[in-house]
Amino acid sequence: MQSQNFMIVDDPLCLDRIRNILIRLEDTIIFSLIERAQFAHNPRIYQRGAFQEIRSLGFEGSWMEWFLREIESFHAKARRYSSPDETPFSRDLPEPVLPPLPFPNILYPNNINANPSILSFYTRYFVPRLTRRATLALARKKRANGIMGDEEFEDDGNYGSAATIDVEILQYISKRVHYGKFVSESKFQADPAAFIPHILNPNRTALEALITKPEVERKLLQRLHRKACTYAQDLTTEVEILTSSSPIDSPSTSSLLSTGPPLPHLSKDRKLDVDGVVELYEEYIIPLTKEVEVDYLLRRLDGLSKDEIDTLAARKKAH
Ligand SMILES: C=C(O[C@@H]1C=C(C(=O)O)C=C[C@H]1O)C(=O)O
Repeated sequence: MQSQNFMIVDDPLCLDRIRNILIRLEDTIIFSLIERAQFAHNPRIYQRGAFQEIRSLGFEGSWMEWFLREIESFHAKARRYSSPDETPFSRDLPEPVLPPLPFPNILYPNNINANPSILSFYTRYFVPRLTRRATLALARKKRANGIMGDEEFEDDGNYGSAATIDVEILQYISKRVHYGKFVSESKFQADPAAFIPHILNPNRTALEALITKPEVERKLLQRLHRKACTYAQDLTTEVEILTSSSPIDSPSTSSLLSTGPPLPHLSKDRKLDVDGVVELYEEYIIPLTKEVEVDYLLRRLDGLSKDEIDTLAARKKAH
């Protein structure tokens, strides 16, 4: 869980620092998706009311929502959600057992929470795609044992492992999307005059154009594809006897083989739907992050007097 240490960081709104947090979250999210992709879809754990065992505890949601609630409840007691970069999915969480840390006031007060969308998108659209390989492998195994039809595709019984990883992924995607608030505050403070007219006369299109950086997005998607391809490779340590037809046949490699440690053999089999990871960012995470950025900006002047707004508007654009 990549975070800024808001207690010691000198400039929490440094845009390069924020972007580096987002880049490190790419790795965290990809590795967590790889873990989830090892299990079948297990659709039952997303069906509300499907487990009598938790209904009898008075919880009406799904198995996975129960995990989410229980984990967030514990984290709330540990004051996780007093941190400005944490946004819970659950409502009415318990109070922290410790007093809140004296975090600096970095963000403008807001109640922006995109988590209902993240939860719905992840469970309804993304999990079935992410787990497609494991689900089909399970179905093949069940057919080999004479199980046909719906039962082929039901589940592999790893309800606890799947839900635990689901909660981690949801929290990482939530952190990533809500970092849009820090990005927006950073951009606003760098040039308030650019944003103020489109906040006073609300204009989502103009605000989105101001916060959108196409080159940053393009490089992100290229980097993400490279990472997903690399991390998803099933690297094995067996070193096959390299022949002249070897795909890594090069003098430098051959010399390394003769003296260095065994080279990993890059198998063709990948543990992750690489295109699915890129689509997750391009079609969902990035657009939702920008929606959060615009939502934050639209509230940025709430409660300020005309004089305060005029003072902001007069502030010279930061270099
Ligand atoms: C996060 C930023 O704002 C926007 C959103 C981005 C994203 O979600 O990856 C990337 C660039 C911008 O279009 C940024 O400028 O770094």
